[in-house]
This record gives sequence, C-alpha cells and structure tokens, in this order.
Amino acid sequence: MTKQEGSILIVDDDPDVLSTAQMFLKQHGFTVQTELQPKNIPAILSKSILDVILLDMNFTRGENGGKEGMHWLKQILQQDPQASIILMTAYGEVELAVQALKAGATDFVLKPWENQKLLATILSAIQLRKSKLEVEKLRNTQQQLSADIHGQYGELIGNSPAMKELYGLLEKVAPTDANVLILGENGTGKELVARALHTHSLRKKEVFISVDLGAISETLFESELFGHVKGAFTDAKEDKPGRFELASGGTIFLDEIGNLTLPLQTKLLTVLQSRTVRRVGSHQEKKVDIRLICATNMPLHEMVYENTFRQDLLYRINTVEIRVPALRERAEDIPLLISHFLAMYARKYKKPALRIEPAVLAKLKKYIWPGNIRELQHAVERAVILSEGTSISSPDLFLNQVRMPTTQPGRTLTLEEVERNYLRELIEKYEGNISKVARELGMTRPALYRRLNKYGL
Ligand SMILES: Nc1ncnc2c1ncn2[C@@H]1O[C@H](COP(=O)(O)OP(=O)(O)OP(=O)(O)O)[C@@H](O)[C@H]1O
Repeated sequence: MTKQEGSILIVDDDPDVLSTAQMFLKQHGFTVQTELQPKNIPAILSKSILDVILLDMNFTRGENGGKEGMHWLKQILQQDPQASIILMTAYGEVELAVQALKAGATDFVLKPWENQKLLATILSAIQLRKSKLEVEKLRNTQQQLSADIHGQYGELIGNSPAMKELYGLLEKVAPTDANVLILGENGTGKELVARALHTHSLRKKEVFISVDLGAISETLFESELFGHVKGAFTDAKEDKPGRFELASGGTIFLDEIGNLTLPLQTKLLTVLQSRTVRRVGSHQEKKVDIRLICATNMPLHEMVYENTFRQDLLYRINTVEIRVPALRERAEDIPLLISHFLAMYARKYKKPALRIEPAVLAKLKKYIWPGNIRELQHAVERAVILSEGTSISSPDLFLNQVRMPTTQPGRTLTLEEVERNYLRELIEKYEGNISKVARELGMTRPALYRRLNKYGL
C-alpha cells in the first residue's frame, strides 16, 4: 500500500462513520481529525491546515434536506476559499449533491462508500487544492510584482500637458475592455502605457502577458502564440500552451505589431475574430478571454494604404488609439526624468546624488532625443558611471556618449553604420520631423519608419 500525504477533517454526527473512515484513511498514511459537531469547524479551520474536508449533509436527527451541509459548505469556503470539500450524501440525494457542487464543493461520495472510490476522490481533491493554492500564489506574486513596478501610473513620469492628456485618456480607457492600439516612436514608453492600462483595468488581478512580435520568427509564430501539442513538430517534446492561452482572463500585449508579415497578420486576425485558439497539431479549439493591447512605432494607417498592413486587422485592434508623445514634444519633462533616473542609478551604482548645472540641463532640453526616454535613460546611466564628484558641468558626459562617432581612427565604418549615422544627422537637422527627413531622402514615410526601426532610431 502506498503511503499518502495529506491532512483530512471528517465531520459527521455518526461516531461509527467517523471511526470507520478514520481507520481506513489512517492506514493509507493520511493525518485524520474527526468532529461530531459542525459548529466546531471554524475553530478547527483557524488552527490547522487541512487538505480535504469530508462533510456530512445532515446533522440534526430527522433532517434530510441537506440544508445544514450547504450552510457549513458556504461557511468553510468563506473562511478558506481554496478549501477542498467532499460532501457525504445518502442515496437519493443526488440532486442536492449537484447543488453543492454548484456552490463550490469539490466532489461528493455516496454513503455507504466503497473504500477505493473514497480514496480516489480524496486524492484528486488534494491535487485540486494544491493547484488552487499554486494559482493563488502566482496571482499574489504577479500582483506584488506589478505593485512594485507601478505607482499611480507606475513609472510613467511627466507633468507636461502632453502627458496630462495621456493620463486623462488612460483613466477613461483602462477600465473598459476595449482593444487599444498604442502608437509612438521607439522608447517613448508604449510598454509602460500598456502596463498602466492593465493595472487600472478590471483584469488587474489577472496576468499581463507581453509578446514582442518583432522577436518571434515566422516559423515559431503559431507555436509561440497558439501553443502546440506533443509531437506536432520535431522539437515539440511536450504539450505547451501559447501566449494567448496563458493570457486568458487577463491582458495580452502584442508589441511591434507593425512588423508582422501579411500571412502572419491573417493568422492573427483569425484568432482575434473567433477568440479561439487551436494548438499546432491539435483539432481542439479553445476559447480565450483576453483584453488586447497592441503597440507599434510604424505608421499602420499609411501601411494600410500601401497594402502592407491589413485594414481589417487594423480595425480589429484599434477600437481606441493612444499616441504616446515623443520626448521632444514634452521637453518640459526632461528635468524630471533626468532627476528620476539620476536617483535610480545613483542607488544602483552606489554613487552620491549628482547635481546637474542649469546650463547643462538647458542643453539637454534642447537635444532632440531620437531614441526618446530609452536614450535619455541610458545617457543618464552612463553619466552616473563616468561622473567624478557630485556635480555635472558639461553636457558631453551625456551627449557624447550617445552619439555614434561618424569616423573612428583605424576603422572603416560599415555601410549600415554610415546609413544609421546619416539618418541620425538628418533627424537632428529637421528636429525630428519625419516627413521632412523622408522628403530629403526621397522615401515614403513608412519606408523611412522601417529603416528607423531597423536601426533602433
Ligand atoms: N514616462 C516615463 N517615465 C519614466 N520612464 C519611462 C517613461 N516612458 C518610458 N520610460 C522608460 O523608458 C524605457 C523605454 O520604455 P518602453 O519600453 O515602454 O518604450 P517603448 O515605446 O515600448 O519602446 P519600443 O518601441 O522600443 O518597444 C523603459 O526603461 C521605461 O521604463
């Protein structure tokens, strides 16, 4: 006989039932407590950790409506929502047992029970309790992590009119289940905005799954997003859920949606229309309940016009569009962001708090930051690392570090480096006006955006 682990409470007003069940379950290695009086259940629950509770339906002599059992079932679940409760019912009370299952009981056994059947029921109830506790733990961890990452609007820093407008929009849109498309240049904080939408939504206690579509290869797309079953292809060693399934109940964030090829856009559209996924290699459709947030730095509307992005997909994802402003459009926020990152990196690198001289700050406010906040963040990090003393009196510590040199002694630049530098110079020349840069290069704006995207500009 294999020894089982688990602690069980049996509540029944018949001492014979209690002793028979106790003897049988102890033989199998369980820790067993018995109780004749259901009114003592709350006290027992507050003292001990129980894996399973076997609960009789009727306690008062002559009672057989199961009301007492239902009452105690609800009481227990109120005290411990993850409790696994097996009800003991007499023959003819099946209707009642069904009601109890609906009210949250795990299972029921008919009295007099067959020992092996009782054992099997208890083992699966223990397993179920374990899974429920695991899910609860993961949910708490996720909540804790998001609470650590986010404040009111998380790490979204900025008081400029552009940011205030964004906060107003977030407040309106977050609590709805509307599909949101976030547009904005690289490094403007699109992912932070997506997370803020989630943490202020009705799904905030559920998962937030982020998928970088630009980083998933064409061949792995379906398996990553929709999952696969064992043996579906050579590397499919076991069943694996896709990101859509994992996100079910919560929010899925599809970043870089503008990078999808047309065939992949079609596959994605099918799933978004039906809200069902089929794992690669399976015939079974699974419903997914997700809130969809997408983001891109590509001009999707122009791409629709050029037939490189499907119009029906665009309309499916952009119920609400949120445009995240570029940093140069909210230069007022630059000092605030710099002091935020200065404090963050001073802590990280154990450096004294650094002060920036006003003339340097003025220069940094004028710089156009083509890489937006990500570029600013990296610039501050480098400045903190390289600084000596407690004050920064030259902008070089920030800016010289972030600009690629156009030439390097002893090394010829690659064609890609030349192109990247040239693009950067033009962006600066036209102060970030992409239309003007595109005109000078004789390119369409989408083509230019693709190029900028390639170089992370
Ligand atoms: N408003 C903000 N306040 C503080 N930090 C910010 C803000 N916006 C962005 N950041 C920081 O800038 C960095 C880039 O942000 P994020 O990844 O959200 O940008 P993105 O627009 O999604 O970029 P990409 O288009 O390259 O994916 C992150 O480290 C983020 O924490």
